[in-house]
Amino acid sequence: MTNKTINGLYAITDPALTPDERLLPAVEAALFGGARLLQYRDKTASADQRRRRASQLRALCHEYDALFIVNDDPALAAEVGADGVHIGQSDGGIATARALLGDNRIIGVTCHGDLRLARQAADAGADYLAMGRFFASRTKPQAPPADIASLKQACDEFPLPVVAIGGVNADNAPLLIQAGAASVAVIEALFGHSDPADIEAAARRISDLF
Ligand SMILES: Cc1ncc(COP(=O)(O)OP(=O)(O)O)c(N)n1
Ligand SMILES: Cc1nc(C(=O)O)sc1CCOP(=O)(O)O
Ligand SMILES: [Mg+2]
Repeated sequence: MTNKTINGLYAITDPALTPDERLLPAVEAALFGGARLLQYRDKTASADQRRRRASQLRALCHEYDALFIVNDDPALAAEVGADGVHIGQSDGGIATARALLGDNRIIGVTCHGDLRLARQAADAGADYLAMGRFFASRTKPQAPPADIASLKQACDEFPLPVVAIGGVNADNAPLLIQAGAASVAVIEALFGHSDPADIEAAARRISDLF
Protein backbone atom coordinates (compact mmCIF):
# COMPACT_ATOMS: atom_id res chain seq x y z
CA MET A 1 0.00 0.00 0.00
CA THR A 2 1.27 3.47 -0.85
CA ASN A 3 2.26 5.67 2.05
CA LYS A 4 0.47 8.82 0.97
CA THR A 5 2.59 11.32 2.92
CA ILE A 6 2.98 14.42 0.77
CA ASN A 7 5.77 16.53 2.17
CA GLY A 8 8.98 18.23 1.14
CA LEU A 9 10.46 18.77 -2.29
CA TYR A 10 8.35 17.61 -5.25
CA ALA A 11 10.49 17.45 -8.41
CA ILE A 12 8.84 17.47 -11.83
CA THR A 13 10.52 16.38 -15.06
CA ASP A 14 10.33 18.35 -18.27
CA PRO A 15 11.04 17.01 -21.78
CA ALA A 16 13.13 20.05 -22.75
CA LEU A 17 15.20 20.22 -19.55
CA THR A 18 15.42 16.47 -18.89
CA PRO A 19 15.66 14.88 -22.36
CA ASP A 20 15.90 11.11 -22.62
CA GLU A 21 19.67 10.80 -22.26
CA ARG A 22 19.74 13.02 -19.14
CA LEU A 23 16.48 11.94 -17.53
CA LEU A 24 17.62 9.19 -15.17
CA PRO A 25 20.85 10.85 -13.93
CA ALA A 26 19.00 14.16 -13.45
CA VAL A 27 16.18 12.53 -11.49
CA GLU A 28 18.60 10.46 -9.42
CA ALA A 29 20.47 13.64 -8.48
CA ALA A 30 17.21 15.29 -7.35
CA LEU A 31 16.31 12.22 -5.29
CA PHE A 32 19.80 12.06 -3.78
CA GLY A 33 19.40 15.73 -2.88
CA GLY A 34 16.23 14.92 -0.96
CA ALA A 35 13.22 15.12 -3.32
CA ARG A 36 10.36 13.18 -1.72
CA LEU A 37 8.08 13.10 -4.77
CA LEU A 38 8.81 12.95 -8.48
CA GLN A 39 6.32 13.65 -11.22
CA TYR A 40 6.85 12.42 -14.77
CA ARG A 41 5.48 15.25 -16.93
CA ASP A 42 5.98 14.79 -20.65
CA LYS A 43 3.45 15.87 -23.26
CA THR A 44 5.70 15.11 -26.25
CA ALA A 45 6.89 11.49 -26.05
CA SER A 46 5.09 8.60 -27.77
CA ALA A 47 2.93 6.24 -25.73
CA ASP A 48 5.67 3.59 -25.82
CA GLN A 49 8.35 6.02 -24.70
CA ARG A 50 6.14 7.29 -21.90
CA ARG A 51 5.48 3.74 -20.70
CA ARG A 52 9.18 2.87 -20.71
CA ARG A 53 10.30 6.07 -18.99
CA ALA A 54 7.54 5.89 -16.41
CA SER A 55 8.53 2.31 -15.49
CA GLN A 56 12.19 3.30 -15.15
CA LEU A 57 11.34 6.34 -13.04
CA ARG A 58 9.04 4.35 -10.79
CA ALA A 59 11.84 1.88 -10.03
CA LEU A 60 14.33 4.70 -9.38
CA CYS A 61 11.96 6.61 -7.08
CA HIS A 62 11.27 3.51 -5.06
CA GLU A 63 15.01 2.91 -4.56
CA TYR A 64 15.00 6.28 -2.80
CA ASP A 65 11.67 5.73 -1.00
CA ALA A 66 10.18 8.63 -2.91
CA LEU A 67 6.66 8.76 -4.35
CA PHE A 68 6.29 8.48 -8.10
CA ILE A 69 3.45 10.44 -9.72
CA VAL A 70 2.42 10.51 -13.39
CA ASN A 71 1.10 13.74 -14.86
CA ASP A 72 -2.22 13.85 -16.74
CA ASP A 73 -2.66 10.13 -17.38
CA PRO A 74 -4.33 7.92 -14.74
CA ALA A 75 -4.31 4.92 -17.08
CA LEU A 76 -0.52 5.11 -17.46
CA ALA A 77 -0.16 5.60 -13.70
CA ALA A 78 -2.19 2.43 -13.12
CA GLU A 79 -0.32 0.49 -15.80
CA VAL A 80 3.17 1.18 -14.43
CA GLY A 81 2.20 0.93 -10.74
CA ALA A 82 2.84 4.59 -9.98
CA ASP A 83 2.00 5.91 -6.53
CA GLY A 84 -0.43 8.33 -8.06
CA VAL A 85 -1.45 10.79 -10.72
CA HIS A 86 -1.64 14.56 -11.01
CA ILE A 87 -4.63 15.93 -12.88
CA GLY A 88 -5.53 19.44 -13.92
CA GLN A 89 -8.93 20.95 -14.53
CA SER A 90 -8.99 19.61 -18.11
CA ASP A 91 -7.50 16.17 -17.49
CA GLY A 92 -10.65 14.18 -16.70
CA GLY A 93 -12.28 14.06 -13.31
CA ILE A 94 -11.20 12.67 -9.98
CA ALA A 95 -13.88 9.93 -10.16
CA THR A 96 -12.40 8.52 -13.38
CA ALA A 97 -8.89 8.58 -11.94
CA ARG A 98 -10.06 6.98 -8.69
CA ALA A 99 -11.85 4.20 -10.59
CA LEU A 100 -8.59 3.40 -12.39
CA LEU A 101 -6.26 3.76 -9.42
CA GLY A 102 -8.27 2.63 -6.39
CA ASP A 103 -8.26 4.15 -2.91
CA ASN A 104 -4.62 3.61 -2.04
CA ARG A 105 -3.08 5.71 -4.78
CA ILE A 106 -2.57 9.45 -4.69
CA ILE A 107 -4.64 11.84 -6.76
CA GLY A 108 -3.38 15.42 -6.84
CA VAL A 109 -5.47 18.16 -8.40
CA THR A 110 -4.59 21.60 -9.79
CA CYS A 111 -6.70 24.29 -8.14
CA HIS A 112 -4.81 27.41 -9.36
CA GLY A 113 -5.51 30.11 -6.75
CA ASP A 114 -9.20 29.29 -6.59
CA LEU A 115 -10.65 28.16 -3.27
CA ARG A 116 -13.85 27.04 -4.98
CA LEU A 117 -11.85 24.58 -7.10
CA ALA A 118 -10.00 23.49 -3.97
CA ARG A 119 -13.29 22.80 -2.18
CA GLN A 120 -14.58 20.78 -5.14
CA ALA A 121 -11.37 18.75 -5.32
CA ALA A 122 -11.37 18.10 -1.56
CA ASP A 123 -15.04 17.03 -1.65
CA ALA A 124 -14.36 14.73 -4.61
CA GLY A 125 -11.59 12.90 -2.74
CA ALA A 126 -8.32 14.51 -3.84
CA ASP A 127 -5.28 13.52 -1.79
CA TYR A 128 -3.49 16.82 -2.28
CA LEU A 129 -4.37 20.23 -3.66
CA ALA A 130 -1.91 22.00 -5.97
CA MET A 131 -1.95 25.79 -6.04
CA GLY A 132 -0.02 28.19 -8.26
CA ARG A 133 1.53 29.76 -10.10
CA PHE A 134 3.08 31.85 -7.31
CA PHE A 135 6.04 33.30 -9.22
CA ALA A 136 6.99 33.88 -12.85
CA SER A 137 7.59 30.56 -14.57
CA ARG A 138 9.53 30.07 -17.77
CA THR A 139 8.30 26.48 -17.91
CA LYS A 140 4.63 27.46 -17.94
CA PRO A 141 4.39 31.25 -18.27
CA GLN A 142 0.68 31.10 -19.15
CA ALA A 143 -0.34 29.34 -15.92
CA PRO A 144 -2.84 31.54 -14.06
CA PRO A 145 -1.24 33.49 -11.20
CA ALA A 146 -2.16 32.76 -7.59
CA ASP A 147 -1.47 34.77 -4.45
CA ILE A 148 -0.06 33.75 -1.13
CA ALA A 149 -3.24 34.80 0.70
CA SER A 150 -5.19 32.11 -1.18
CA LEU A 151 -2.49 29.57 -0.30
CA LYS A 152 -2.79 30.50 3.39
CA GLN A 153 -6.56 30.21 3.25
CA ALA A 154 -6.43 26.79 1.57
CA CYS A 155 -3.89 25.53 4.09
CA ASP A 156 -6.13 26.71 6.95
CA GLU A 157 -9.40 25.45 5.49
CA PHE A 158 -8.60 22.01 4.08
CA PRO A 159 -7.31 19.00 6.00
CA LEU A 160 -5.21 18.05 2.96
CA PRO A 161 -1.62 18.78 2.03
CA VAL A 162 -1.24 21.75 -0.30
CA VAL A 163 1.52 21.71 -2.92
CA ALA A 164 2.73 25.12 -4.18
CA ILE A 165 4.04 25.43 -7.73
CA GLY A 166 5.24 27.99 -10.27
CA GLY A 167 8.67 29.62 -10.38
CA VAL A 168 9.65 28.13 -7.04
CA ASN A 169 13.31 28.16 -5.99
CA ALA A 170 15.33 28.00 -2.77
CA ASP A 171 15.02 31.77 -2.25
CA ASN A 172 11.24 32.10 -2.54
CA ALA A 173 10.18 28.67 -1.21
CA PRO A 174 10.32 29.86 2.45
CA LEU A 175 7.38 32.22 1.75
CA LEU A 176 5.28 29.27 0.59
CA ILE A 177 6.33 26.98 3.42
CA GLN A 178 5.59 29.71 5.99
CA ALA A 179 2.13 30.08 4.43
CA GLY A 180 1.52 26.39 5.14
CA ALA A 181 2.50 24.55 1.94
CA ALA A 182 3.35 20.93 2.74
CA SER A 183 5.40 20.64 -0.41
CA VAL A 184 6.83 22.76 -3.20
CA ALA A 185 6.86 21.52 -6.79
CA VAL A 186 9.85 22.56 -8.86
CA ILE A 187 11.02 22.17 -12.45
CA GLU A 188 13.49 24.78 -13.68
CA ALA A 189 15.25 25.57 -10.41
CA LEU A 190 16.28 21.91 -10.36
CA PHE A 191 16.43 20.66 -13.92
CA GLY A 192 17.58 23.94 -15.44
CA HIS A 193 21.01 22.76 -14.27
CA SER A 194 22.74 20.34 -16.61
CA ASP A 195 25.32 19.00 -14.15
CA PRO A 196 23.80 16.39 -11.80
CA ALA A 197 25.96 17.78 -8.96
CA ASP A 198 24.20 21.14 -9.37
CA ILE A 199 20.77 19.48 -9.46
CA GLU A 200 21.61 17.63 -6.26
CA ALA A 201 22.80 20.83 -4.56
CA ALA A 202 19.65 22.73 -5.62
CA ALA A 203 17.45 19.87 -4.39
CA ARG A 204 19.28 19.80 -1.07
CA ARG A 205 18.91 23.56 -0.55
CA ILE A 206 15.14 23.32 -1.02
CA SER A 207 14.73 20.05 0.90
CA ASP A 208 16.60 21.51 3.88
CA LEU A 209 13.92 24.22 4.18
CA PHE A 210 11.39 21.64 5.42
C1 LIG B 1 2.19 19.46 -8.52
C2 LIG B 1 1.58 20.01 -9.76
N1 LIG B 1 0.81 21.10 -9.68
C3 LIG B 1 0.23 21.61 -10.78
C4 LIG B 1 0.43 21.00 -12.00
C5 LIG B 1 -0.23 21.53 -13.25
O1 LIG B 1 -1.18 20.60 -13.76
P1 LIG B 1 -2.11 21.03 -14.99
O2 LIG B 1 -2.88 22.23 -14.59
O3 LIG B 1 -2.85 19.85 -15.45
O4 LIG B 1 -1.07 21.47 -16.10
P2 LIG B 1 0.01 20.52 -16.82
O5 LIG B 1 1.09 20.20 -15.84
O6 LIG B 1 -0.66 19.28 -17.29
O7 LIG B 1 0.53 21.38 -17.93
C6 LIG B 1 1.25 19.87 -12.05
N2 LIG B 1 1.51 19.21 -13.19
N3 LIG B 1 1.80 19.38 -10.91
C1 LIG C 1 3.50 22.70 -14.62
C2 LIG C 1 3.13 23.95 -13.92
N1 LIG C 1 1.87 24.16 -13.44
C3 LIG C 1 1.75 25.34 -12.87
C4 LIG C 1 0.49 25.84 -12.27
O1 LIG C 1 0.47 26.97 -11.78
O2 LIG C 1 -0.46 25.07 -12.27
S1 LIG C 1 3.18 26.26 -12.92
C5 LIG C 1 3.98 25.02 -13.71
C6 LIG C 1 5.42 25.08 -14.13
C7 LIG C 1 6.36 24.88 -12.96
O3 LIG C 1 7.68 24.91 -13.44
P1 LIG C 1 8.78 25.90 -12.85
O4 LIG C 1 9.17 25.37 -11.50
O5 LIG C 1 9.92 25.77 -13.84
O6 LIG C 1 8.20 27.27 -12.83
MG1 LIG D 1 -2.42 18.39 -16.73
